[in-house]
Amino acid sequence: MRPIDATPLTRDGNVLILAYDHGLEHGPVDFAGRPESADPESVFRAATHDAVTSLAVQKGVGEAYYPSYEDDVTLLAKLNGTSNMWIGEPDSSVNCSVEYAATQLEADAVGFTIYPGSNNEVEMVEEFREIQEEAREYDMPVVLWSYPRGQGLKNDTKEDIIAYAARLGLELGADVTKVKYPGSKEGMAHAVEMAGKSKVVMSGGSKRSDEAFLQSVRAVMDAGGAGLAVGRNVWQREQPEQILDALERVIHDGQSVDAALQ
Ligand SMILES: O=P(O)(O)OC[C@H]1O[C@](O)(COP(=O)(O)O)[C@@H](O)[C@@H]1O
Repeated sequence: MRPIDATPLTRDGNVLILAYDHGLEHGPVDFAGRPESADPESVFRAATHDAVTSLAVQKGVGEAYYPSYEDDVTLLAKLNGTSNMWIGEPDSSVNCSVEYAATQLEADAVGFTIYPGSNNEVEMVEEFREIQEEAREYDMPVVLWSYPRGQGLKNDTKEDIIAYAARLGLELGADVTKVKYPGSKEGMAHAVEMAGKSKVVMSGGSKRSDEAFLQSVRAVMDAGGAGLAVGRNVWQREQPEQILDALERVIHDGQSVDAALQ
């Protein structure tokens, strides 16, 4: 049996996933503030930064752009995802198989979203079971986007809910579990504790000031988190490499936000 192991996605145990599945999840509106970001080439180039430990994309973007970056970028194939035009109870269609990710995309790892609390939770978790078991056969780490959402839960980020989301990663067999920031270092520490050996990373969220964004990243690291999975807070900025320099200092070099911003 393959033991839990996120190593291919880490640098000295830390994680910085650059997420770029927004063209599917949110649509072109996310690219409006910085039109170059609609071009996947610009984000693949950003992903060659030493701070980035993998780039998460959907199958089509991987097929079209990864062949030129195979030597410089660790690819995390996001296997499911749904457009913002879907108005039903939270759900996510499976767009790529583990086998296709491994053999055709030549991806290094796979990612999958579940929406615990949705009426569709059972189906999503059963789909996750299949991809998690197949990923083990291919020796690929599995990243779980664990986003409680649905019915009475509206994108909930309360501490106990985020701790539960993190725990699901451990229970279901994720190597890395991605959760929203619960609003405090203590809340994150609780989530990290509940996730056991499953590494916990924070989901970046919508674009914020450098200072506010980096403070939350610092809090995650101080809470024992492994790092970050971030999209908009990197590639919506005019100079993605500058914030990646700062993230390298905070996540990989253990620096303070003040030092990272100098
Ligand atoms: O479901 P939400 O909250 O709209 O956000 C989904 C997006 O957030 C991410 O999980 C992280 O990206 P961001 O850092 O831009 O928030 C993406 O992978 C995904 O496309």
